[in-house]
Amino acid sequence: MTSANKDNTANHSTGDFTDKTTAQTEHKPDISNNEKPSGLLAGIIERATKSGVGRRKLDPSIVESDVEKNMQKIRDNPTKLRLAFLGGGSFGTAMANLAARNGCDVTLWVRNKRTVKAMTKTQTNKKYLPGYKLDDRLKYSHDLAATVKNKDIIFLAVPSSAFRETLKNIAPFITGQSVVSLTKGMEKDTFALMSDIIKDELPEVNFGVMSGPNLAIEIMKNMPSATVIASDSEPLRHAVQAALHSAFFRVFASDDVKGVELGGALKNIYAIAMGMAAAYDVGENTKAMLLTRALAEMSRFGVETGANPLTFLGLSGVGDLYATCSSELSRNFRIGNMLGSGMSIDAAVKKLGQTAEGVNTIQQVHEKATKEGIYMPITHALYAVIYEDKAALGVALHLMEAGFRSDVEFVMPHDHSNAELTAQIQAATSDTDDDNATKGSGE
Ligand SMILES: NC(=O)C1=CN([C@@H]2O[C@H](COP(=O)(O)OP(=O)(O)OC[C@H]3O[C@@H](n4cnc5c(N)ncnc54)[C@H](OP(=O)(O)O)[C@@H]3O)[C@@H](O)[C@H]2O)C=CC1
Ligand SMILES: O=C(CO)COP(=O)(O)O
Repeated sequence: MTSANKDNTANHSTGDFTDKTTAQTEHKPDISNNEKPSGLLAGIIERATKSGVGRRKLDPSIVESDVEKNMQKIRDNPTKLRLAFLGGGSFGTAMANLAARNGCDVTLWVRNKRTVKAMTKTQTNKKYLPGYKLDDRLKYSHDLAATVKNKDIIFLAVPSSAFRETLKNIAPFITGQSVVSLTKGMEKDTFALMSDIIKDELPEVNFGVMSGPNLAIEIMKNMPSATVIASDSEPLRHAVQAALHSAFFRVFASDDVKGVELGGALKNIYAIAMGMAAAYDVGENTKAMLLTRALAEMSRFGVETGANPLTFLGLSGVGDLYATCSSELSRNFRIGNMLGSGMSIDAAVKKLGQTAEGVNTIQQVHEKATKEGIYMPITHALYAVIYEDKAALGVALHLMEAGFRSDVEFVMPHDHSNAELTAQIQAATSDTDDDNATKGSGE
């Protein structure tokens, strides 16, 4: 990271959003002549000043003054935020379009040269967002180096399978830029989240992750939506809020990077389960049970892997879980629906022709949970149906038979001494014809 900043303002000319607020104790802001900020700015300042409470002590007047200066720079140009979005699929395009519409200087990098030409000419993304006109200030490029050089923030919206490779490719051109992941998945075989990969490949970089209920098509339709930017860097959080926040799109902040990222990755598993359940035409009670037990699984997994369980109550947890579990716009939901209609996983993935991160995430989480003994019955059941060719109905019935559990484990922890009683009841009540099903562990 560059250390050219002389004050603790996010420095747009160098792209340095490193948090320097704690190091600048001598700073004496003059806010006497400032007008009281209103609207978007007031919200940003409010969050900035509140975010220090109970953790790191910040001087609200310093934050207020610096955020004001920072926002003024953005409003006044010529130092408006310079942003790169990498990945020309539906989400990279939708987010780049939002930022361009907000007046940021935005370049969208797309790997296919012909697609770049076509997008420049038509100002549409014909393959992934057909029919939606993009902002005419949005620029497109096939040149990765030129796209990321001299930018303030680089947003990555490539599939998780391409995330590490993309970071390796931009590494030689990183000077002071910050990096934000928009990708919702896990790396195959390593179980790395995108923030882990950023730390591996670009250890010096200032980074964040953004996740929330953000179906790209709804965003293109200007349907009100909200998301979460999670980062340890306060200036980066504010810069992302300033870049993307609009009347249609609210950007909330968090410093639980792992929790926000896990919410976005794990919900894809349950969107597949819900798509499958929808194919079986289940009732609303069943959907509610599935959704709520999915949330229990997500937060249990989160706690075991270092996230704050309360984060799963926010937009990146229950918010995104709800959106993707209830909409056919979700590609993961559609994969589940095709599976439920009798299609094989390979055929469903081929037919979709777009990214569905859950297909890989199920395998990663199944493996990790099995290895670490984390109770994830829905994930294991889904794995059994998709990858071990078990009958979905049999698996679902056995899920219903799985032991006596507490509702919210953070309120009343699960009582493991129930195991024996559970086993006896299961033995007495279960159908003996279970050859073709997998039993969810009662514990
Ligand atoms: N769509 C959505 O509503 C949302 C998606 N996300 C997340 O964003 C990420 C991207 O998804 P999304 O935009 O929907 O995906 P899409 O399937 O719409 O598009 C994928 C894009 O990535 C490109 N790509 C694939 N492989 C590579 C590679 N090796 N190097 C560079 N580019 C590559 C594709 O290029 P090509 O066309 O040439 O194959 C295409 O432009 C996912 O993790 C997803 O979970 C997050 C929130 C919402
Ligand atoms: O993450 C998403 C919405 O928040 C998009 O979900 P899908 O990847 O299932 O389409």
